[in-house]
Amino acid sequence: MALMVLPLLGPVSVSESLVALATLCVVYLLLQLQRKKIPEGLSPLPGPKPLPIIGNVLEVGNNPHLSLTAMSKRYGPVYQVQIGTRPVVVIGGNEVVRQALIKQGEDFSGRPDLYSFGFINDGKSLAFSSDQAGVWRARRKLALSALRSFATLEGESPEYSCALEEHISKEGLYLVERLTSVMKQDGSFDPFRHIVVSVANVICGMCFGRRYSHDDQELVSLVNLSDEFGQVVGSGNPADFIPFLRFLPSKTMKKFVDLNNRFNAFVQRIVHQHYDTFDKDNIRDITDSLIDHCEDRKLDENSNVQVSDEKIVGIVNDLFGAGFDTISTALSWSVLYMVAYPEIQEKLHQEIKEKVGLERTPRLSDKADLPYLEAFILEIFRHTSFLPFTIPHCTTKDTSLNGHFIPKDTCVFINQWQVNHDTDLWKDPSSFCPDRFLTADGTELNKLEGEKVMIFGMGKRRCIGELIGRSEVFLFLAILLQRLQFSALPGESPDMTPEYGLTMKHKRCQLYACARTEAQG
Ligand code: HEM
Repeated sequence: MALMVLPLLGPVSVSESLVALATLCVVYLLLQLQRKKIPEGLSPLPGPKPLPIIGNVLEVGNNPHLSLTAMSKRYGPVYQVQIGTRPVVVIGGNEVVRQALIKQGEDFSGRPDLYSFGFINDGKSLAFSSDQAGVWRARRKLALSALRSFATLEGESPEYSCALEEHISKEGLYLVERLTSVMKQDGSFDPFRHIVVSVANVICGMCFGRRYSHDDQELVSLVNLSDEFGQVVGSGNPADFIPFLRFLPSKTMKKFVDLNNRFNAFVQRIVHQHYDTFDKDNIRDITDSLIDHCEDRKLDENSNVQVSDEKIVGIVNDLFGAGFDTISTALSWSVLYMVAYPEIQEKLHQEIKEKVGLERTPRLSDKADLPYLEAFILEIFRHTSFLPFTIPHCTTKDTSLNGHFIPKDTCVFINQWQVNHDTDLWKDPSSFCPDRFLTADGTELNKLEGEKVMIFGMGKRRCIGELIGRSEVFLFLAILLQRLQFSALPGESPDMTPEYGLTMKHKRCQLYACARTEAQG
């Protein structure tokens, strides 16, 4: 974390530093005075002793998923660290995570009002804002129903089971074409650069009824900047926890704010075009259906919750943002693992060759016949744990967990990485082994094992795009594996070190792909 703090500090004068220091001392003393009394029968949370002002920032370091997992061995499955001046409860044990998010789901369903979250979707994000519970619930319900109806909408042509399958299938085939032509032209390709445009096109199709060319500079530059977004909103961003940092010049924060402004402007422009051409009798996409909803004012009749039009139509911003970065990261890691484990890549291709054949494009309904591919995807989710923490949570009232008192409005980190690497849950968790998700005879998926993987969160804040996410990862991979063979450039091996953020990505790299000559168009 010390290293994470440094880039945030620009040139600062002595007087500025003194003012900041004095302010911090006052804030620190006020916080100490505000500490709540612990009710009888409950104990305080264990955890490392914080230093004044910076708290446990140095121990948390640059890879909070690893350091906080290690701390859990010392302090137990639920404990407290202090990041800057703010106490944060860390929950990492499988049972305790379930207890907090499912059995006591309501108590842990809030979002903290973190500084960086205020820039996302103009502070009106469904996923990141600390909206009042009723408003968040109403928006979430609306978002879920919009996604569900568009994901299950009939495709244009009868060969597809639904519009979602049609979008993914077409984009998957474009991606194969694109990678083939980039290979011809450049001799290598950057996996994230191309995958992210294809995945963004699927969610653009659903949200905005349009797709973009792989050469569209606006879309390409916007979606390729998602690393910078994730680095700031990942659990433990110093400026969110050490208040004076936000008053100091920071290149990272400036880039983050610019990126959010560009993203909002991009979505706003499309939303305005939708308002201009809106026709109640021809709902074209999710944006139209949200506009329609505002017109009808049929939102959550039972709850009397007033949600502004802006917040309703703004849902599309969340869906678009969440809908491309997560899936592209999963796919890009998958390609890298195929390269790192060529024997696994071969086995995956053989399964598709035998069960689907090479003449027709794979479909979502092939899932049941491709248990090894399913097992591979689960192992990618588990082993990378590329969303190491959920989005930070916050307690909605005074509560307790494992006999420890947790006051209202406490920020909570849920360590998904720890659940996915827990030696009590997994045999040899550090090894990459898709077979762990197959039955003993290796012919079927072991669904119970699969349910232990935690990557979509759980309970009240569980990801609303899970079905779309799982479908896209499956179908894109099936299409890529059927038609292409991936490898490292001669003499190179892939660097599998993740870079910490909300979604952990691999370093940008160049890979090689060649057509499977036996696969037909
Ligand atoms: C592989 C793909 C995906 C993964 C791994 C993933 C994972 C997650 C996680 C971990 C959370 C936070 C849960 C929490 O805070 O407890 C989340 C929230 C969310 N996800 Fe996803 N996601 C994926 C795809 C998608 C897609 C495709 C969409 C939309 C089209 C989406 C929309 C959302 C939204 C709106 C939230 C916020 C929910 C809330 O705060 O109530 N996600 N996702």
